[in-house]
Amino acid sequence: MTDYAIAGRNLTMQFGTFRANDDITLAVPAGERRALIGPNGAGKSTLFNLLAGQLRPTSGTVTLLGRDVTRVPAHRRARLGLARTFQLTDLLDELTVRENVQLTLAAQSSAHRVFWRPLGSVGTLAAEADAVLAQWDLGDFGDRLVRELAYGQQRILEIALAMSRNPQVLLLDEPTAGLSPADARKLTGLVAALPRTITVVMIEHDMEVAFTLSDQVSVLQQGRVIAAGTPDEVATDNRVLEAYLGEAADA
Ligand SMILES: Nc1ncnc2c1ncn2[C@@H]1O[C@H](COP(=O)(O)OP(=O)(O)OP(=O)(O)O)[C@@H](O)[C@H]1O
Repeated sequence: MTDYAIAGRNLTMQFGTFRANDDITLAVPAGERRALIGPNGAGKSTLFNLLAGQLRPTSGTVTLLGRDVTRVPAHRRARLGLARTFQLTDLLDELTVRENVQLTLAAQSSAHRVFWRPLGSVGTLAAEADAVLAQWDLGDFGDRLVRELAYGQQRILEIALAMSRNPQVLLLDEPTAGLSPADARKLTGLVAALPRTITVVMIEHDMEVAFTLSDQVSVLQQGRVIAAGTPDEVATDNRVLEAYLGEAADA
């Protein structure tokens, strides 16, 4: 049997009478890169919120590393190995870049702390934070306030923070949205270089980025998965072309 890192099965999310997700099944094997694409309003963010635990499904289940987490809140899923980024950055603007990393590392070590082992000292955390920043090419920006960073650097920092939690599954919500072509290329390269021990699921509007980064693509439309396959298969799938042409015609 395949080991799925994260899987949603028969997920339905009903908001009043509206079904934002309608019986969606999405099972991502360990190590895979999976892109979720689809027209605006297709239900991609809702599906992410169900996988990460920001929403509870009306029906259906979510498993993380083989464990049923449907009723497990987001912060506990994070401790079980799931990290996500948000469409709008989730950084603490008035703190420095290094302080943002230190806080994440401190939260991480307190989550795993055992009572006889003290929390790492501030100096150790600062050194660890600098190592994280160097790894993500942000080594020169440790003392800067987050709000002083360029938007592209903020998006990279967000992924660096998510990765500093040592996740096994990483959910990226539109990682290149709002970036210049140069920043989008840089970020695409960084995501492509993530170790294969990590499973990555991403919502991505830029087809080139989605197809470059993913092994498999799932296409959503009106709350359902209408196609799934390799980038080549999906790019030539008539239902997908119709979904996107339909959106262009409606615009
Ligand atoms: N909390 C909510 N209450 C009511 N309707 C909602 C709620 N959240 C999402 N929806 C609706 O569900 C549908 C799917 O939204 P969702 O944000 O999941 O789509 P999406 O594919 O991520 O779209 P986009 O690409 O524009 O971000 C939309 O019509 C949206 O208005």
